[in-house]
Amino acid sequence: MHDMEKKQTSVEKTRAVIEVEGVDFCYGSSRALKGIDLIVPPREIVAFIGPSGCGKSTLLRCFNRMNDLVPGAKVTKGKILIDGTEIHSPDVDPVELRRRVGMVFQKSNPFPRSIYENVAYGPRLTGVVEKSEMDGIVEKALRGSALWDEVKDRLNESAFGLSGGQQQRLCIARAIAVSPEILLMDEPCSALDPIATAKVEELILELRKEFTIVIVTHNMQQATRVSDKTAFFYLGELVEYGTTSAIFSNPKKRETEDYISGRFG
Ligand SMILES: Nc1ncnc2c1ncn2[C@@H]1O[C@H](COP(=O)(O)OP(=O)(O)OP(=O)(O)O)[C@@H](O)[C@H]1O
Repeated sequence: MHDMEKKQTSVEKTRAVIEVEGVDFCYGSSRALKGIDLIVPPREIVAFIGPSGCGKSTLLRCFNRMNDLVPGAKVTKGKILIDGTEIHSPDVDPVELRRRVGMVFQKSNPFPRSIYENVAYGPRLTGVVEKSEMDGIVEKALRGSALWDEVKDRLNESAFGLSGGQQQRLCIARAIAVSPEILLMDEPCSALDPIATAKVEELILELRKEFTIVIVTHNMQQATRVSDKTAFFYLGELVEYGTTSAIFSNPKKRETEDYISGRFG
């Protein structure tokens, strides 16, 4: 590799995809996030951990403005930038933002349609009409979510005929079919058995080659298995953020240590 190429790669690597600067978030008069500062680098997996109600999902849902759908809920202070653009600025279209910042939920939620149609839904909304092009997109997304071999002979069957783990991978296929840059995952394995969880975790590590991923998890082992960085939240504050190995082997704050060692939460 030439020096110039090397330099460009390292610049790309250090450029943040998500920058959170001094963010406060309120549900009506109740403040759920307090002064959050956080940077998510490209193509890394960042895990959000912390006891129930500490604000992990709230922050995650800020990144694609899903919280806009909750009456009275809003960022009251600070900025959230994605690729350098403040996501609340008037020229940001929330629908386009949600295409760029995809989401996978705790409980798989396929549509009551065929496997094929579940994946084709998003690309169709973005204007794909050609059958051959759509077939290619559906196959790529299903391969990308490690589901193709299991479903290629039953694409027109109902998505509800799949197992829980397969349905979750179908939801991941649906999310990646519109080529997002970022994938948000809110406890994506909490409804899965250990075997399905292992498959989804393997998939998450594979997806890291192409996407930047933020995952909320209550499973400490999962955070250590899949993430590059870990953010520990407590009572609406970001207590500690660092590489996953540092957070788990050498936490700097007492609350972090207590939480990861199971003393509370
Ligand atoms: N739609 C809502 N309306 C009002 N308050 C909310 C709403 N959603 C969350 N909250 C409150 O905001 C705070 C943070 O909740 P959030 O769901 O972000 O926490 P969490 O860390 O993701 O919790 P869990 O691990 O249980 O999912 C909590 O006090 C919660 O009660």
